[in-house]
Amino acid sequence: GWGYADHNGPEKWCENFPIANGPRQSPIDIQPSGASYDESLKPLKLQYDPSTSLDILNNGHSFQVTFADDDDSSTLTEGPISGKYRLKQFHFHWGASDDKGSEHTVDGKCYPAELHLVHWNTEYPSFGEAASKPDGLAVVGVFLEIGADNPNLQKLLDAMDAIKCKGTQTSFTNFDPTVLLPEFLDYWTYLGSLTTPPLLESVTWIVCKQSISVSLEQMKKFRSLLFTAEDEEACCMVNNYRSPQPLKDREVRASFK
Ligand SMILES: NS(=O)(=O)c1ccc2o/c(=N\O)[nH]c2c1
Ligand SMILES: [Zn+2]
Repeated sequence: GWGYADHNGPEKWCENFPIANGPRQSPIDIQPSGASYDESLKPLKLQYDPSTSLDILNNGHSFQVTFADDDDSSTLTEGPISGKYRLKQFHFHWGASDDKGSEHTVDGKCYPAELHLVHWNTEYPSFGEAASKPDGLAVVGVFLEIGADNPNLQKLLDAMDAIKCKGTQTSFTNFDPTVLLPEFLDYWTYLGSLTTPPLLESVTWIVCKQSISVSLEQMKKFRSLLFTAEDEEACCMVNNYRSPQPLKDREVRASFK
């Protein structure tokens, strides 16, 4: 299957997923000078119920926290979207060293990691259905920047020993992802895709301008996870990011001046 190694990584994905060269692929390099301020863009409205968090999982590509999405307890509304989107999961992408790891870049600047909060449009019956629609998904991206230890990441990091290998998971309840958001929710938004196979062009991207902090020690904990299962030769889960894709015929809007 696909991965991030030379033999199955982003440069090879087009062989099985030709949409990899499509018109609205993600991530992109965000150039703030090229973004147009849109005063009609509303503030993001994120309303999360911590009782919807279920478990934390190593899926062999990243680690993700999965949420119960059978009602409107945890939703994204307003912002650039119309209607209501339900939180399905959040996960991260990161590098082998602090000079890379994010998927989106800003004027070519890479961050050591990037958080993705994945939501699906309740116009559709499920995440799977929504993922194949042009307005099916909305992902909020948050950059992580090296700085002070972030206590709000600690619960995630403490769970990592239990999900070291691909296919392992453990209960992860009562977690409120709001604590992972930056203080101010200024954002850039554009139409894009999933950044991993199947690379479906169904995502309204909402990338926060303000980053959150992560310490060097906390980054080392991310890098202690494995891409591989218990019975395979260990391979550290690092560099699980796709690089920026051509903007093609798209505009990036800013919610702020
Ligand atoms: N990395 S990303 O674009 O946020 C993302 C979000 C949800 C996803 O579900 C996927 N397969 O079922 N890939 C994927 C990527
Ligand atoms: Zn992602």
